[in-house]
Amino acid sequence: MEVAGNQIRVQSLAQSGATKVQPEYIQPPNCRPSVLPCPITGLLIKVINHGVPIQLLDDMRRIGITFFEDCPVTEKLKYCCEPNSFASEGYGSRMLVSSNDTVLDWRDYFDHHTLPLSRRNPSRWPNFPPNYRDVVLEYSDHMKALSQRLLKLISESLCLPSSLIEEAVEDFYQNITVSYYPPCPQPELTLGLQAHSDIGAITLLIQDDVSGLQVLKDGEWVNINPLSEAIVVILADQTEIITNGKCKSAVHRAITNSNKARLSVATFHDLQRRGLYPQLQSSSVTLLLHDTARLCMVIMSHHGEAVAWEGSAQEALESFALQVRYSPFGTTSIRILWVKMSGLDSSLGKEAWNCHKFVLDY
Ligand SMILES: O=C(O)CCC(=O)C(=O)O
Ligand SMILES: [Fe+2]
Repeated sequence: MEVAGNQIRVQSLAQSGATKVQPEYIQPPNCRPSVLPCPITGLLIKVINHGVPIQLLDDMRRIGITFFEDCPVTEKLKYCCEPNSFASEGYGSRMLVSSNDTVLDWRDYFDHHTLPLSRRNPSRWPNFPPNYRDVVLEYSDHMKALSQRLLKLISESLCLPSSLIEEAVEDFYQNITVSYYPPCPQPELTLGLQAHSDIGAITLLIQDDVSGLQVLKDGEWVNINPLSEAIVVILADQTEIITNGKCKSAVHRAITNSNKARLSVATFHDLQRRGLYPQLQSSSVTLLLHDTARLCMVIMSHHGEAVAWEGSAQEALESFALQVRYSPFGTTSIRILWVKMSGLDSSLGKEAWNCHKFVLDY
């Protein structure tokens, strides 16, 4: 069995022949695939005339599947990500699962840090198959160019200067995550990836020919069926913030099936992170927001305490609860969350809040 530290890879569980999933993969009843969700609508678009060579999309899928399915276990484990560090690069299974979550995703992944160049170190990526690293490098460049074009179009469609979002985002942080969802003996009890919105500005996703991605639209989980030449555009939390809520981030998830493994490649473009954040530098944040009138500021440590805020303590704590529910934060030290409040009713969750979240740093 593939064991990394004390972590087990989902692929090994799937291959063990078990007819039932282990209890830690069983979702609570209200999160299982058949349950109707609460209504929130975010933005997810499929683009086909994107200008990225179809051959490159195919190559990216091919190297991903080859790594997961044909690379010897011992080789794969050489690229293990740090089990206790949030979003560390490499081969792992628990990216969206925070340390106090008890339910695990039915997914293995390989996460690559691709931009800015200072984070990029291809020697930490697989070289099986032999063109793996070259394909990731070329893919990274194309995804960056496409995300810049899309952010310009989004700005223009909101009657804003075309460079507004891009400038707000500054230099992209780009991560490419190849997700591998092995067949699951009990797909009705599990999720490949729990419901979430992405934390960055824009995510570009391709998938193989197996369905599994779902987006929340008008209160229903809608399947985003695979189309080999299409790139799925998922607007993420930072774009929601920068556009002051005009573009909502899309809540999405991945379900599993019992027959066929599924592969997707998500390229995340996030706001620049500046390492640890010793002091408040609120001016740089305020610039990104059109309407700062009713902002509440919260600083949180990775253990979840609200360290400081403007606005009431109740608001600060409530906004933290929101963050835990919807964003995949892990273990690095401090993050700063800005929340614009109106009509606060914590019992109803995000949909009742008109609430924008923004992670400046962590
Ligand atoms: O596999 C998918 O279709 C979804 C992946 C995803 O949402 C993510 O990695 O954030
Ligand atoms: Fe996602």
